[in-house]
Amino acid sequence: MESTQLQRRGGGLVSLSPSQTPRSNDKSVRDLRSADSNSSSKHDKDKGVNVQVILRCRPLGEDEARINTPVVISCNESRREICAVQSIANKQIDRTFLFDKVFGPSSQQKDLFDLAVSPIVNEVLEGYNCTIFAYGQTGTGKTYTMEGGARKKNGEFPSDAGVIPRAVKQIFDILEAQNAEYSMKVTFLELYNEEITDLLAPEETTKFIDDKTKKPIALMEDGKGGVFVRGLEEEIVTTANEIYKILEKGSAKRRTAETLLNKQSSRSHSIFSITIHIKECTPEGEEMIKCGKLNLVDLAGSENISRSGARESRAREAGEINKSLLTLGRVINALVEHSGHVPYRDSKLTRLLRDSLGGKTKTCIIATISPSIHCLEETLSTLDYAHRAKNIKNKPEINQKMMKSALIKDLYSEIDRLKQEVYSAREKNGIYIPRDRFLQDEAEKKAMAEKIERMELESESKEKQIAELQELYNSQQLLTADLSEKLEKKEKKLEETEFALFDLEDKHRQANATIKEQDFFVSNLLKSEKTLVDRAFELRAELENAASDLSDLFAKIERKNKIEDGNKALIQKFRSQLTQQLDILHKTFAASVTQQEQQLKHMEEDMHSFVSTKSEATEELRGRLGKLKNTYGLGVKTLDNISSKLDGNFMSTLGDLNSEVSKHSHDLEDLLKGITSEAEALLNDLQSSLYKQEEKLTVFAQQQHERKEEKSALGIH
Ligand SMILES: Nc1ncnc2c1ncn2[C@@H]1O[C@H](COP(=O)(O)OP(=O)(O)OP(=O)(O)O)[C@@H](O)[C@H]1O
Repeated sequence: MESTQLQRRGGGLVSLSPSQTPRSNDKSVRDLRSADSNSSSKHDKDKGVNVQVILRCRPLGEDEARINTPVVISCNESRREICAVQSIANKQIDRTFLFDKVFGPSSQQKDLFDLAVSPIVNEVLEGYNCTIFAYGQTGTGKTYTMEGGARKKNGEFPSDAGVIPRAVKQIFDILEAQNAEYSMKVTFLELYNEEITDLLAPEETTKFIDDKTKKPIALMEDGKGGVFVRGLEEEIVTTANEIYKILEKGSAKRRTAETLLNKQSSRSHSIFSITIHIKECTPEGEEMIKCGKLNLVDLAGSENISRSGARESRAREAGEINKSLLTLGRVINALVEHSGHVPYRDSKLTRLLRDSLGGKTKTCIIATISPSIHCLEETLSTLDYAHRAKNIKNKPEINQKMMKSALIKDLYSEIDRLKQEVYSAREKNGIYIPRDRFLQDEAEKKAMAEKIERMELESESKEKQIAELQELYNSQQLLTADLSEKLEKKEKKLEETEFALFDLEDKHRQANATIKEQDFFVSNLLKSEKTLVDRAFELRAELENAASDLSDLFAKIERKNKIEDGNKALIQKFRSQLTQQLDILHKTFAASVTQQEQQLKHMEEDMHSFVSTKSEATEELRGRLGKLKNTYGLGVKTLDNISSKLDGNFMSTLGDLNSEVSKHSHDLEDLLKGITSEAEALLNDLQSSLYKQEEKLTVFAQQQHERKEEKSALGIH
């Protein structure tokens, strides 16, 4: 079924053929190119865009977790790193790989889709062709990532839905939100043993899969450098649910074939493609058709590259699977190493996906790995493989938009051609040959056409070479003529030069003699020059010494001047300080002189008052002594009277006498005591005033001494 229909939402139908996916080198399409050719696509085309490589590590399975399988992989999603670490005995593995995105064991299907796939789906809707590969060892989650878990019974969207159903949903959501007119078709094929199986073909064809009359599925060159799968069923889809059903149908067919034909799904590749045509209107009102394609590829288990072929019975099968995966590896290597020849044609897988590897398609590889220690070898090989693929550069280009009118015209001519074919088939007026023969002829014709094309190219390049050589020959001829003319001229010139040479030889001899003479002079001159130079060196050294001495002297003078300046300032300062000090001293001295004078005056006054006090005291003492004398004379007189009376009354008188004597002696005693105490008080007064005078004198002497010291400190004599 080669033609499909463009679904107009609520509108008309336009038929499309899969081989009509527009290409930039298609002349008929080139004429229809719209003016708004995307500038960013031009930029991408010039620079090239690296294939995006995403790494996903699945969690340990239930069985693995139960037996505590050691984990050797650690994922750092933020740093986009994967580390493989293991040490057994003395073998240590510690490798780190960096990818465009990393999804660890706990990552969800939604995370992977939103972060890595959703932008790619948007680009498909912008008109790019995009391809997403799932690559990895069997059981690492390729199918889980691409298809995901089964749909729930009531048609709900499950949380473990994979990339394909999510991409489909996003496409429909966006188109419906834009209320766009679009057509969408899907294909689903399986590649096993280099044989293509259409997973969407009606039951009858697959039921008799070994039947020779079955519809042939073949890869055909489209004559424009691309390939298409002839006879591949293309299903038109209008809702996301239809795609889910198609997916389920395809997967079920894959499983049935697996049991019927003893296939191993892990050894087959599957390609699910969605092609979208969207109608757009230019500002001028012209209707344009935008086309984008999304290929979702679930590759065979990568371990088959190394392990298949082990069993004799499966040799061919393994060989063929190896062929596709090995060729994929070789294509990647050739692209990374920029080798001239890229072996796309060596396998069907690489032929089908040629545009996704180094072509105009945007490509993303999701490499899946297991964290288990038992898979480490395969994991490392997957990591190496994926890491290498990061260096592939594609040159993505937006598919050229087609004018709807031109497209309809093309499709009408296609319908006419098909009508004629049907008519001739019905009338049986055409040429009929067996199908195998026809296919063989076709293949031969194609090979011949390719060969002719190659030869034409070669002959074209040869003709170019011949023309270049002819041009070269002509130019050489001209050059030769020019050179022989020049040679003649040179020969004449040579003769003249020979004569001149004889002359020159004579002159040369004379010159030699002169040179010898000159040499002698020169050697003498050199000697004297040497002596002069030596002397000059000595003088220079001396001069240098003198100069350094001079600079030392200048430095010293400068230092001295500085010190003198400092000293002058110091003297000046000292002088002013001295004058100040002298002023203070004069004032202090004058103050002390007046103070001393006052003190002397006080002392004089004190002495005068002391002397007058003493003379008063002396006077008083004298008075008292007179009184005493009188008292004593009275006493003596009384005693005389008493002695005269004694004769008369001796005994009574004696008694009186005794009492009188004791009375007088008491009086005398009291008097003496009073005198003594007065004298003592006088003496004490005298002594205290003497002490005071002595203290004053000591203070005075001390002040005198301090002044003397101050004077001597200031240098005054
Ligand atoms: N990220 C994941 N999270 C949870 N389970 C996963 C994950 N990846 C894989 N699995 C589970 O691991 C098992 C193997 O996965 P799957 O069949 O997708 O591997 P595969 O690489 O496609 O294998 P094959 O090459 O045989 O097709 C499945 O049961 C799947 O549910």
